[in-house]
Amino acid sequence: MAERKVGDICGSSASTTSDDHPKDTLDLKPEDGDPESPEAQKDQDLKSVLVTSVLNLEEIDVDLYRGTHHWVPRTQRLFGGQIIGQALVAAAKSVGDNLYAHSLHCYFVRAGDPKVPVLYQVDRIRDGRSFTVRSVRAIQHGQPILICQASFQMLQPSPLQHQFTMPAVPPPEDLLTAEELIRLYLSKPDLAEKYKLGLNKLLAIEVPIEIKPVNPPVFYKVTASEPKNLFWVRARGYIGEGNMKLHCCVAAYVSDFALLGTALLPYPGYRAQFAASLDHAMWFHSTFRSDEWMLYECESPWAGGSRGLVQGRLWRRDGVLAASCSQEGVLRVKPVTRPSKL
Ligand SMILES: CCCC(=O)SCCNC(=O)CCNC(=O)[C@H](O)C(C)(C)COP(=O)(O)OP(=O)(O)OC[C@H]1O[C@@H](n2cnc3c(N)ncnc32)[C@H](O)[C@@H]1OP(=O)(O)O
Repeated sequence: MAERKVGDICGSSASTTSDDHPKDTLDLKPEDGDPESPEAQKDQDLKSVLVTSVLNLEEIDVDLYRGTHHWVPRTQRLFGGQIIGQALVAAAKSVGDNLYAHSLHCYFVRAGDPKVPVLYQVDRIRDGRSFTVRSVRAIQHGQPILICQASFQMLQPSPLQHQFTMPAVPPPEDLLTAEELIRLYLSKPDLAEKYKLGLNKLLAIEVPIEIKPVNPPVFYKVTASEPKNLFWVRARGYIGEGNMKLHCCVAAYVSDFALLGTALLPYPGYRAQFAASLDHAMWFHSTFRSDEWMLYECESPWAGGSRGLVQGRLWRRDGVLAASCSQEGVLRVKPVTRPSKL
């Protein structure tokens, strides 16, 4: 099969070598296939969460859907990535199979309430010849918590194609997952009790994403660093090929995870008292598999006025730029008080 050209927008087959464009339906059921195959055995318990639960909306009426929650941050505000991913699923449901998500822009206008489901109301703004635009309001208690616009395009290859170069980093096989790092820290005999509680709480969180930090933090010896971060990410569980809209929705979910924290890296003397994403924009550049390791390159070019701007680039392992995102978040901090040495 011919290698796919870089620059195919998000939507055709999720494999990186394919010369056909399978019908891209948004059927969120796990791919049919051999349930006993090694791939399909991966994280069976979490496959149902991302593919058949978090991003599998219930249709209430035409252009009206309902989403449920799985993992909720300790802030007890709904995770922004979940609301973005579900909004993109809702938008994509009214878009033809020959159209592929290429961008979305969202504002988070109220905190999501984990005690009630989210309704997604889709407005069919325009169906153009090449581009189709949808507007989605995520609603709880009768009020919008997120407003999102998403745009879809027909495949329209072009001779104009370029991208930055992917950073040179160790492959994921040479790195530890966040959970393995926490267990390593917990294994230290001199670890203070107060740290053990926090680390065990982190271990107990069932985040449907696997993460391998490229530069793991030196535990509790936080030092100032540039506002840049790199980690390998992938959805837990098997999603399979041929469902590019779903991979875009999963990437939208993943893209909001640990992104805003990049802006805090130069300030180890402060901790966030209140941090929340204000907006989120994302662009899909090429086909990719969100259930395979991708490098997430994060940086924060600016912070000020109790806000931080962060940007991310998701790279395929073969060096192709899969997606880019930008986000501004509110960051209200207070000095970290350390026990005095006296
Ligand atoms: C890194 C996490 C990534 C995420 O997933 S966050 C989830 C997605 N994003 C969101 O949920 C944000 C949704 N949007 C909103 O909640 C509101 O638009 C937003 C950003 C709070 C602004 O609303 P406003 O009414 O203007 O808010 P506000 O300025 O009155 O502040 C509301 C909350 O901030 C807190 N706050 C205000 N001044 C503060 C200060 N000096 N130090 C610390 N905290 C402070 C205030 O307590 C309030 O918090 P809370 O809502 O009561 O929990």
